[in-house]
Amino acid sequence: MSKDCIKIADDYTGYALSNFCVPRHYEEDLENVLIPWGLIQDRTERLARDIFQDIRDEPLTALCVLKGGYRFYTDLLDKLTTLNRFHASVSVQLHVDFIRLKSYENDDSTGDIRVIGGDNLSNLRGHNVLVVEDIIDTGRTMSRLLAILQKYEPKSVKVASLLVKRRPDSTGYRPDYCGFEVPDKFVVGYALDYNEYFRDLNVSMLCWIYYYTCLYSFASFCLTEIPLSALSGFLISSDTFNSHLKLLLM
Ligand SMILES: O=P(O)(O)OC[C@H]1O[C@H](OP(=O)(O)OP(=O)(O)O)[C@H](O)[C@@H]1O
Ligand code: HPA
Repeated sequence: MSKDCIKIADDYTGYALSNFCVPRHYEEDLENVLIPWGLIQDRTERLARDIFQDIRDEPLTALCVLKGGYRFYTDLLDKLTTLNRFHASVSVQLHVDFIRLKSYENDDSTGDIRVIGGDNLSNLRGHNVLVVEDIIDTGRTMSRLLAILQKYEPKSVKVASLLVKRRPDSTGYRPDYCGFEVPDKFVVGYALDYNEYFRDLNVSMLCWIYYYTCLYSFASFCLTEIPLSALSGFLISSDTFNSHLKLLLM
């Protein structure tokens, strides 16, 4: 990694939810605020400056990794365009591109990293590419994506990730630009999701993932292993069970 990132210690508990405006539909599901929105903005501003200074006068293609990367991407690009407006002597022409990858189910990497949409990657040939990602967790997604990108012969590839997780089984991949290094806990908010929930939170929160994991395991066990007739006194149908589960998740 070319620059330091802000390290959040393992014993850091963050801020109590009661200090912030948390949407009512998520109040019961979250533990603490890990990184408030304002701090994300300030840190992103500095990352934009580092990127701007490193790339200096060359065009840059910013590749957003969807869906999780979209909030960091728009904020980072906003800050880069502001730098372009206020620096008369240096300017970085920006192109935008998107790729959609998927590998997580619940809070687990499936290890099966699939490109499920996005722009035609042959546009990247000969370009300086900045990959913009929300989180490097195990590091598998980024290693796979970088291998894919190399096939399109870009001029250079750098990676900016808002978060890097400290986890013992990481591939060891480190991005060129990193916002925060976070403890090995599941985080949501600021477009990071848990099964598509929580993307609509402004801040990055810790989530009671254990609670969800239990619910999900129990639900899939019931729905796949136990004949519905055996559950008739308990559940009316699998659909009812699913909607009940969904209500609990929301
Ligand atoms: O380092 P890794 O362990 O591979 O995990 C990181 C990846 O996981 C998430 O994507 P996800 O598959 O959940 O898709 P999403 O961006 O649509 O949420 C995240 O956005 C990263 O792309
Ligand atoms: O901690 C996480 N939160 C949300 N999405 C993720 N994808 C990988 N790790 C995470």
